[in-house]
Amino acid sequence: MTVAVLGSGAFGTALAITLGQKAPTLLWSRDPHQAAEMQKAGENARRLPGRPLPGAVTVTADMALASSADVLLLTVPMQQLRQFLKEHRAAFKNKVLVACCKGMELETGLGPIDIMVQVSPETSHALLTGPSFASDIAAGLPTGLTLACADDALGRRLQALLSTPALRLYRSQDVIGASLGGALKNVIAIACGTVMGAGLGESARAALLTRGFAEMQRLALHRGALPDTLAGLSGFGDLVLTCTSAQSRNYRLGLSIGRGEGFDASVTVEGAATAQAANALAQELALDLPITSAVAGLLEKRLDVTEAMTSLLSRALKEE
Ligand SMILES: NC(=O)C1=CN([C@@H]2O[C@H](COP(=O)(O)OP(=O)(O)OC[C@H]3O[C@@H](n4cnc5c(N)ncnc54)[C@H](OP(=O)(O)O)[C@@H]3O)[C@@H](O)[C@H]2O)C=CC1
Ligand SMILES: O=C(CO)COP(=O)(O)O
Repeated sequence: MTVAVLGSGAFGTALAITLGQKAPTLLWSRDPHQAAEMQKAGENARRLPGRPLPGAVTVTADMALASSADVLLLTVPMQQLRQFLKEHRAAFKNKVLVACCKGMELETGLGPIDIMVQVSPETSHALLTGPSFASDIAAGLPTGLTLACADDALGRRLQALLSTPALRLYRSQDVIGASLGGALKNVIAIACGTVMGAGLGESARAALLTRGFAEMQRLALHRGALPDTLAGLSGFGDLVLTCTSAQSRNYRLGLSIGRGEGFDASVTVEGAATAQAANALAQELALDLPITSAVAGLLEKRLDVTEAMTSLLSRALKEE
C-alpha cells in the first residue's frame, strides 16, 4: 500500500519525513508555489524549518497525483476537515483515509471519524493520534501512537504500514475513545498553561491535569468510549505531554492567557474550538465539566483568570 500525506503543515511534514525514510511518500500542499519551494529546498521552511525531507518524499500540489496513493493521511486542522473532504470527495472515493487531526468540530461537536463517515461514506476510516510533537517525529525521536480503526483487519494493515523504527503504533478498535482523548486533552492543556502562566504553581497544574483527566473520562465514557483507551496513549499519554511542555501550542495559548498577553491568531490551536464544542455538548448532556467550562469562559472572555479559578475552587466539596 502506498501513502500520501495531505496537508503540509508541521505534522503532515513530520509524518512525511518519517514515512519517507521507509518508502516513497507523497506530501500534498494546497499551494502550488509552496509545494514547488519545498520540493526545491528539500525542507518545509515555513512550518518545520531545519528538518530535511528525505529524497523519497515528493511534494506536490496535484491532488490527482496525491490521491493515487492507497492510504491518505489527512493532516489539515480539525475545523477545516469537513470542507476539505467535501472538496475532494470524488478523488477520495474507495481510499483509506487516516485522520491525524485532534479536536471536535465547533458547530456539531463531532470528531474526525464522525465527519469522515458523514461526508465520505464510500471510504474506509482510521485515526492516528497520541503523544507526538511534529519536531520530535521529524527528528526521528521515538514515541508510541494509537492507530484506531473499527475494522480490525484494516487496522492491522495500517499498523504495519505506518509503524517505523521510531514510531511504535498500538492498535485500537475504539475510535470514539481515541478521538475524544486526543480532542479533550488539548482543552486541559490550555487550562494547565493558564495556571502556569498566572504563576499558580506546579501543584495546581498537577491537580488540574488529574481532574481534567476525570472530565475527559466522564464525557468520553458517556459517549461509549472504553476506559482503557482513555488511560492509553491517545488519552493519558497525550494529556501528560501536552500539559507539561511549552512545545505545545495549546499549552502556550494557556501560558499567554495566564500572563495576560496576546497570542498569534494564525497558530493552529485545536483546543480553543474544542473547548467551546465540548462545553456545549456537556450542557446538552447535563454533564459536569467544570474545567472545560472555565476554559471556554476564558476563551470567550466571559471570565478572567481569577474568576475562572474561583469558579473551580468554590464548588461544593465532593468525593474523589
Ligand atoms: N504539530 C504537531 O506537533 C501535531 C499536530 N497534530 C494535529 O495535526 C493537525 C494539523 O496540525 P499542524 O500540522 O501542526 O498544523 P499547521 O498549522 O502547522 O498546518 C496546517 C496545514 O493545513 C493546511 N490547511 C489548512 N486548511 C486547509 C484546507 N482547507 N485545505 C488544505 N489544506 C489546509 C495549511 O495550509 P497552509 O500552509 O496553506 O495554510 C497547513 O499546511 C491538528 O489537528 C493537530 O492537532 C497532531 C499531532 C502533533
Ligand atoms: O498533539 C500534539 C502532541 O501530541 C501537539 O500539541 P499542540 O497542538 O498543542 O502543539
